[in-house]
Amino acid sequence: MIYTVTLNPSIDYFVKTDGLMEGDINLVNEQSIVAGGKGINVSKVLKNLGVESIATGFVGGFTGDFVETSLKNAEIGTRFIRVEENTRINIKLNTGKETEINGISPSIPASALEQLEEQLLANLEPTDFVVLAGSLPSSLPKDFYGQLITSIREKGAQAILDSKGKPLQEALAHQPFLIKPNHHELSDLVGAAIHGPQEAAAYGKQLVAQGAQHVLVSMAGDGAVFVSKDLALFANVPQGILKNSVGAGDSVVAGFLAHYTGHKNVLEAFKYGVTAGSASAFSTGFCTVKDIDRYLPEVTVNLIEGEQE
Ligand SMILES: Nc1ncnc2c1ncn2[C@@H]1O[C@H](COP(=O)(O)OP(=O)(O)OP(=O)(O)O)[C@@H](O)[C@H]1O
Ligand SMILES: O=P(O)(O)OC[C@@]1(O)O[C@H](CO)[C@@H](O)[C@@H]1O
Repeated sequence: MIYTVTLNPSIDYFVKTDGLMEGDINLVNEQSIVAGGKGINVSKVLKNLGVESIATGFVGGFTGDFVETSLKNAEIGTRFIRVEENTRINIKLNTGKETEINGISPSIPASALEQLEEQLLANLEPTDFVVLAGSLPSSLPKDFYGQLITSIREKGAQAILDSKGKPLQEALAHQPFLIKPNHHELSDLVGAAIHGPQEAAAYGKQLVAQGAQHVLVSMAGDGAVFVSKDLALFANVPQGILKNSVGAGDSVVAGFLAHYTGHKNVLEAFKYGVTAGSASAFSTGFCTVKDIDRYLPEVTVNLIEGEQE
């Protein structure tokens, strides 16, 4: 089974306006309200790709009810832990440029943390994958992902982490199976600007040396790099019109995992993941198998270094 853990879910309020006039009334042309948060998005894309998962994390208040209900309506398994305060609301404003205003996370009591760990670990099998994705609510310790990864690995299961900053840095030594920073997040982590795939591969290797088993660096429209101990790969992205990049990174993770769990081939999973990311970026919602199949022939994976695993 695949479990997705979203410690800090959201309602994503997508709005499209002609522009933004500060200090004035702005009218919305298009809007949609969806359950969001990185792990939740991974579950949604997995569902589109015909792969079952169980979404867990913390939800609270009427906004949390919405998140849970909309996943249930989409026939995605849920095992959320309830907290008192409201799940946040994140505004995704499209004025031609994409602007995000992410809300305040609820505080998570220690009892809820324990419940989450107990419930996740109790059912975990060695063949399972756990996707830990998104920010940590501010009341959680920065090494919480690291602790969870160790517990997941003790059960023989694998953890995939998509986060940034300190929570990501702290987690590396706990040997996640895969991390997926974008090039800005990688740059923040290593404290250096990244110009192109060769540099992304070199800095990705530093994260492998620190403990990550595989590192997938997404670079938006400039392609992506995949690094493991003896391997560095580059994939281009297909051509298309960018409609909405929110959740494109989550689609990379879901595409990788959907393919990897079926075929156990990292090169092909990398290619499928990157294509899934672009297919979502070129859609208003998330990619489907049909979308991915359409763009897959445009994506080529080349060796930067090493031999294929
Ligand atoms: N302009 C683009 N053209 C083609 N593909 C794109 C473009 N922008 C994003 N993508 C696809 O989306 C993936 C993720 O994008 P990015 O590197 O920006 O990651 P991210 O910051 O995690 O994404 P997100 O916007 O979801 O937070 C890329 O690997 C690529 O597949
Ligand atoms: O604040 P975080 O947890 O880092 O990111 C949250 C978020 O921006 O990520 C998703 C897109 O990847 C959205 O659904 C959600 O609003």
